[in-house]
This record gives sequence, C-alpha cells and structure tokens, in this order.
Amino acid sequence: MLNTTSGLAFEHERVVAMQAVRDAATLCRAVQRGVNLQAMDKKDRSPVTVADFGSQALVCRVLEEAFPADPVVAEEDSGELRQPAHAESLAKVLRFVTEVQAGVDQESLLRWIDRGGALGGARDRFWTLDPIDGTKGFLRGEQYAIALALIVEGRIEVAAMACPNLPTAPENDGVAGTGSLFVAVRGQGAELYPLDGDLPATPVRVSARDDWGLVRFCESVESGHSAHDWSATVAHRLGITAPPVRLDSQAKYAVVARGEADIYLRLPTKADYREKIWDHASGALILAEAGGVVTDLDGRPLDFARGRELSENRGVVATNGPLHDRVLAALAETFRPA
Ligand SMILES: Nc1ncnc2c1ncn2[C@@H]1O[C@H](COP(=O)(O)O)[C@@H](O)[C@H]1OP(=O)(O)O
Ligand SMILES: [Mg+2]
Ligand SMILES: [Mg+2]
Ligand SMILES: [Mg+2]
Repeated sequence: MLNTTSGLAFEHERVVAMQAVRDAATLCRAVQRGVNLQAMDKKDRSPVTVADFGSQALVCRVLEEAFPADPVVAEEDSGELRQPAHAESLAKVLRFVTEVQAGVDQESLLRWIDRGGALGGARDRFWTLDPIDGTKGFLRGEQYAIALALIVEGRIEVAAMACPNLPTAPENDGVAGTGSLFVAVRGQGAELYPLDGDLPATPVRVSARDDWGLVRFCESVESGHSAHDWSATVAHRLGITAPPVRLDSQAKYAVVARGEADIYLRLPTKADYREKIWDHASGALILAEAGGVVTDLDGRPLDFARGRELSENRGVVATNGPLHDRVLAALAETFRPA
C-alpha cells in the first residue's frame, strides 16, 4: 500500500503502530510504578496483570481509530475481567487507561480488549499483538515487550516493539527512562528509537560474528518455556563457551538484531506446544530486516498464515545469519524433544 505523501510502503501503518505501542508502554510503566503488582491466573495458569489488559485496550483503540476494518489477533480477552470477582481489577484497568486516554468508559474498554479475538489465517490483512510479552519478566521488574505486527496474506509487513526496560545503549543499563522502541517495515530495514523523547532513529544491524569462541546465545529465563539443558548441549557441540544470556520476551530477537547476541534458541519443552503468532511476529520481522535469519528447529520458515498458532512449526532458531546452518545441523544431530 503506497502512501502518497512519502511514497514509502506502509508508512501510515508504521506511524500508527509506533504510537500504539508507545501509549501501551506509558501505561505499563505507570502500572509498575503505581500499584503493588499482582497477577491473576488464566485458565492455562499463566499470569496476567492489569497492565496486560490495559495495554491491549490502548493498542486496539489506536488500531480501531486508524484502521477500523483491520482484525486483531491478540493474546488477551475480557472474559475474566467481566467476572464480578475481578471488579476491582477492572476498575484499576479503567483508571490506568484513562490516564493515557481521557474520557474512556468501561464498555469501550472491554470492547477494545475484545477486538483482539480474531482468528488470523491466510486472510488478507490483520494485526497481531502481545500486549505484554514476558509477563513474568514484567512481574520481576525485568525485560518485557509490547509487540505489534501487521500480517498481509501470511507475510509480516510492519513491526513495532517497545521494550521499556531495555536500554538503547549498554551504558544506560538500569537507568530509568532509557527504553527502546524497535520498528521495521519489510524491505526498508529495522530501526531503533529511544522510547522516551524525540531523538532520531538509528539503524539496527546484526553482528557478523562467526567465531564460536566469541558467539553469545540467548534464551528464555523460564526453563518451562525453552529447554535449558538441551540448549547447553547444543552450545557445547558448537564450541560456544560464553554462558547463555537469559532474558524474557521478544526482546531476545531485538538483542540479536542489534548484534549484542548472535543466536536465540527456543527449544520446546513439550512435544505438543505450539508457539503463538503474537510471541514471534514482531521480533521476527525486526531481526530479518536487521539482516538475521529466523526458522523453526527444522529450518522451515515460521508460517504465520495458520491461525493464532504457528501450528506447522516447532521451536524457533534465530541467528545473525552466518551461524544459522551450523546451528540447525547441531540441533538435528543432538536435540530429541520430550
Ligand atoms: N511451554 C511453553 N513453551 C514455550 N513458550 C511458552 C510456554 N508457555 C508459555 N509460553 C510463552 O512464552 C512467552 C514468554 O516467553 P519468554 O519466556 O521467552 O519470555 C509467553 O508469551 C508465553 O505465552 P503465553 O503467555 O501465550 O502462554
Ligand atoms: Mg501470557
Ligand atoms: Mg508472549
Ligand atoms: Mg503476553
């Protein structure tokens, strides 16, 4: 889709996606500062907070205003929040959303959250959203991301990912207000903006590292989300000596995209686990546009046209490119999933 003013494809979508994740990041930070964080448990026993719901509402609001015909495939729904037992949480979500977007009523809030219930698939065009990716990292005060992507006929075209606790530069590690906003449009490269202020973007490029003695790999903090024992075996086989960098959320893709690490491994702990599209779409385009490569464990491209899950893939291997085939070969030789 060509924008007549700038001539760049998907320019309007890019600007809107950046605004949406910025609004959501403002809310997430306010929640983290303002309340004693408590998680509710979802049916699958994973945690969800007031910020996950508020973030989803704000992003869906911005998307509805700009692109009212676009469906959204997002992680959360309002079912639990509508329960009388969770009235207090609902009131908190409304309060935090109102701080960013004045004059919101409860019905609009719940309706925005439920705009995320689309099914995806090979249809023309839809957005996919993880309102907080890495909720466990958010609860620990560590890494989390607000991850948004536009998928058109199964191809990821636009990605925006806010990482409120990931500094734009290593020297800012731990300094408040130095978060990162990664943006990519297919064919136009990946960029990093400071999440705070109006500073210009810098290009994002992967490393060229191919010396196994210097290679760094990253993986989930949670051993229930990625098999740490298997990644250690694979790393040993490849001659990697550095310990893994463990961080939550799709920030792992961003860290490889900007050359701070060279490999991201996500090895299934259960044979039947299927990754969700919102856990990968945004990060995968940012890494690809930074020059990296993303496949599943079998070397197949991630297939985003199958619905809400990556049902035709297992696990994820994301690298700077030069290392990719050797990592896949080492996995084929060693990895025997449960
Ligand atoms: N058994 C699992 N294997 C892989 N990923 C999982 C598993 N259970 C939950 N996840 C997903 O891992 C993501 C966090 O990844 P990380 O640990 O790398 O930060 C969450 O979005 C979560 O998705 P969800 O919340 O949809 O269940
Ligand atoms: Mg979750
Ligand atoms: Mg997630
Ligand atoms: Mg989430």
